[in-house]
Amino acid sequence: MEFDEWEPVYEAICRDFGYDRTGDERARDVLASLTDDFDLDRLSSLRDATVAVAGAGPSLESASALERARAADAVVAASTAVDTLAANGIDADCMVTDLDKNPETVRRLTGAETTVAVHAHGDNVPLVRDVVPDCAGEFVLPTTQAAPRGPVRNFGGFTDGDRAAFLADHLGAAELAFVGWDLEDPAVDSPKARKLEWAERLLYWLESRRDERFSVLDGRRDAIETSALPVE
Ligand SMILES: Nc1ncnc2c1ncn2[C@@H]1O[C@H](COP(=O)(O)OP(=O)(O)OP(=O)(O)O)[C@@H](O)[C@H]1O
Ligand SMILES: Nc1nc2c(c(=O)[nH]1)N=C(CO)CN2
Ligand SMILES: [Mg+2]
Repeated sequence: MEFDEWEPVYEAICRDFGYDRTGDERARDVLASLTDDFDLDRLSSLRDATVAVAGAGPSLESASALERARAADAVVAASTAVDTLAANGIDADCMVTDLDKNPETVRRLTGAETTVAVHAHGDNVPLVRDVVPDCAGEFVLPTTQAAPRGPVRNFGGFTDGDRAAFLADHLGAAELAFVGWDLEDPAVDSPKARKLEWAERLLYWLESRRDERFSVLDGRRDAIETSALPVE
């Protein structure tokens, strides 16, 4: 996705959460100073593939979710979803994270030649400075929600999970299979619930752009607030 298309949605997210764009831009520039261009051919396993997009909801531990992840051609996993999958013998092709939960996993995976898409934003600069220099650089795919600059890319998306879906889309996935998504999880606090609402909206947008039906949205489409989205 080009930034021009993403920018109005990003502005709506900033308004909703009170984020300062300059904070995201400063974070992007810190990440740019610590990283090099990432070769997207490293993620060629996603091209034309059925890609499981793993969220970190509690349902990821269920037998049916693990079975669907195992059956996919490739797996992109958000944040701690990568640990749950690994504990069940499933290696993700790519982890997507803003470093807020399991930075040790990020260090370990890049060291083991697995790609990690590391996202910088206005509220995680100390983590970026702390973790990224410890990683194997060729396996860090640096991302931002602000305008891309230097090696730092913007494929669209906001939370770790929906960014994983936008990344898979950018890389040419034929089909997205969502596992571990619990959009109405009663266990999450209110700021997290608001982030999940945005994740849901963004998946709705991606679904309409791809002309595909995402099972994670079944039964929910009518309730999604779409006024900030460029959809019909
Ligand atoms: N019930 C759920 N709880 C947590 N994450 C979920 C859930 N359902 C889906 N997800 C997806 O899995 C991802 C897990 O990532 P993580 O918990 O690190 O959140 P995050 O995007 O960094 O936001 P936060 O600032 O709340 O930590 C979320 O970004 C979200 O897209
Ligand atoms: N500025 C800012 N940006 C974000 C934040 C956040 O807490 N602050 N959380 C996110 C969830 O992955 C994604 N983007
Ligand atoms: Mg996170």
